[in-house]
Amino acid sequence: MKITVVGTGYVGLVTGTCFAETGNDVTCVDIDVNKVNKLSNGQITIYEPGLEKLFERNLKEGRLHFTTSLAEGVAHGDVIFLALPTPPGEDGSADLSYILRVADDMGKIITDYKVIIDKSTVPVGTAELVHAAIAKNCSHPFDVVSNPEFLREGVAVDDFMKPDRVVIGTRSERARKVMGDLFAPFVRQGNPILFMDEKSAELTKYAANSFLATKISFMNEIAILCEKLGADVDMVRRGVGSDDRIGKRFLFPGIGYGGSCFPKDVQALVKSSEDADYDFKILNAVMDVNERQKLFLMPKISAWFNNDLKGKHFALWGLAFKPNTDDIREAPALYMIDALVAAGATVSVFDPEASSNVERLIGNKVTYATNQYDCLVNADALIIATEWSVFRTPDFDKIGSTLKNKVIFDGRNLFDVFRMEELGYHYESVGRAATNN
Ligand SMILES: NC(=O)c1ccc[n+]([C@@H]2O[C@H](COP(=O)([O-])OP(=O)(O)OC[C@H]3O[C@@H](n4cnc5c(N)ncnc54)[C@H](O)[C@@H]3O)[C@@H](O)[C@H]2O)c1
Ligand SMILES: O=c1ccn([C@@H]2O[C@H](COP(=O)(O)OP(=O)(O)O[C@H]3O[C@H](CO)[C@@H](O)[C@H](O)[C@H]3O)[C@@H](O)[C@H]2O)c(=O)[nH]1
Repeated sequence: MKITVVGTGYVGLVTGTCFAETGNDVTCVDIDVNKVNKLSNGQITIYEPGLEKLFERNLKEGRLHFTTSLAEGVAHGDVIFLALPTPPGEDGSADLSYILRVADDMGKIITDYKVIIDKSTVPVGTAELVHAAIAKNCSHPFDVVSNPEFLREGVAVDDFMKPDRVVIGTRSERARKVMGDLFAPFVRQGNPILFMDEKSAELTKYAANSFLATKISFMNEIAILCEKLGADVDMVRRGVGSDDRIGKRFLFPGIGYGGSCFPKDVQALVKSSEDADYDFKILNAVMDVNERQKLFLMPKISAWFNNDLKGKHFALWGLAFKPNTDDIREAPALYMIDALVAAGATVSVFDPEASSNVERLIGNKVTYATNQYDCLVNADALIIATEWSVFRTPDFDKIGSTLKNKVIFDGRNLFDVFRMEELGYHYESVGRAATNN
């Protein structure tokens, strides 16, 4: 099939590459000239495990093209995916201007039947708005379909190739047939393609992300209670997650959820609810808990240093909002850095992939180490913000001999508390007792 993807960021590049990998002829359109030049020249623009190999192969075999020309993209694709940003507007609602501007432009250049697919996360009613924006300038037939994307960064290729489900919102029989054929190769494992109306598909995406964010905030509150009551959140998590009705996943407490999706999508659903004259109480609490959770470690750090962090130096491991990505959007580590610096401390950071993105954003507010142990030199304590695998079984002797003090504050519960006790560390984590050292 001839496919066009408009917007070549995390979702667009994965979508385009994976469709090319399954034999389709794909053109990706992006407004960013620099990005398109790099991609056309074989240089991948994001870190996403497994993507580079597929990208290189499909580029070489001529199934993947990049252009800045929307007209070229529209002429190419029988189906056109919109994988454009929907950032939060000032009032928290999703900003649809990127999507509606492209829809408006597309209306002027469509000359034969097209299926236009919203892959961006968009509020209920957006398919109708996109339809109206195209129809304003276009008398040719077309359908607008909602096809929300559920991939996770870090495992995006796998999630795209083997989705738990594909949600397709359309009431057009013609579009339904096209979409069914397009996604058939991806659901061979027996996972369903769920056809529904456009509005239900749009709401499914927000409901899924908000439910997952709720699970996390709930466990973060349980973790606080564990500390207050002397329970261990790891034990509680296992006990709770063993119930099939609850499930084991997304119950890990930590220093809050971040990323480009949960924070903005929960906020956007709250705003949609308000617009519909409904006070979504649970989600307001989910957001409040997450705000507080991002700085969960700060009172512990302050207390350990007698409430005076002036002149203290910290090593911070992990900048990306989660492991296996270079994405730092809404990364809890950035909030930690702000709080530490505001308290008069200095910070040295290390991340396997995300340091250059952080450097572009905050420059010399922190110093950047090139490996995880150099980061520890002269530091009064180590703070862990992201659970990269490389941090899971570190050389504790080396850590102990490099840090000024054997002190670790762990926002992702990477280490066993008893082991840290034995190793002589002062170790504090989330929802578990501190060591006695
Ligand atoms: N990142 C994720 O894991 C993820 C997963 C599921 C859904 N989503 C949703 O998908 C959408 C895209 O997210 P993303 O993370 O890929 O965003 P992104 O910011 O990484 O990429 C968006 C791309 O669109 C390009 N763009 C902007 N205006 C354009 C225009 N007029 N024409 C062509 N290109 C244009 C930008 O240059 C950028 O490359 C959002 O709605 C997001 O909520 C994201
Ligand atoms: O038990 C958990 C699981 C996750 N997180 C945090 O939650 C955030 C989001 O994690 P994850 O969902 O793995 O990453 P994303 O790539 O943001 O993916 C989410 O957002 C995407 C964009 O909408 C959706 O497509 C995915 O289905 C949805 O999982 C991260 O900060 C994690 O550290 C926790 O704190 N505890």
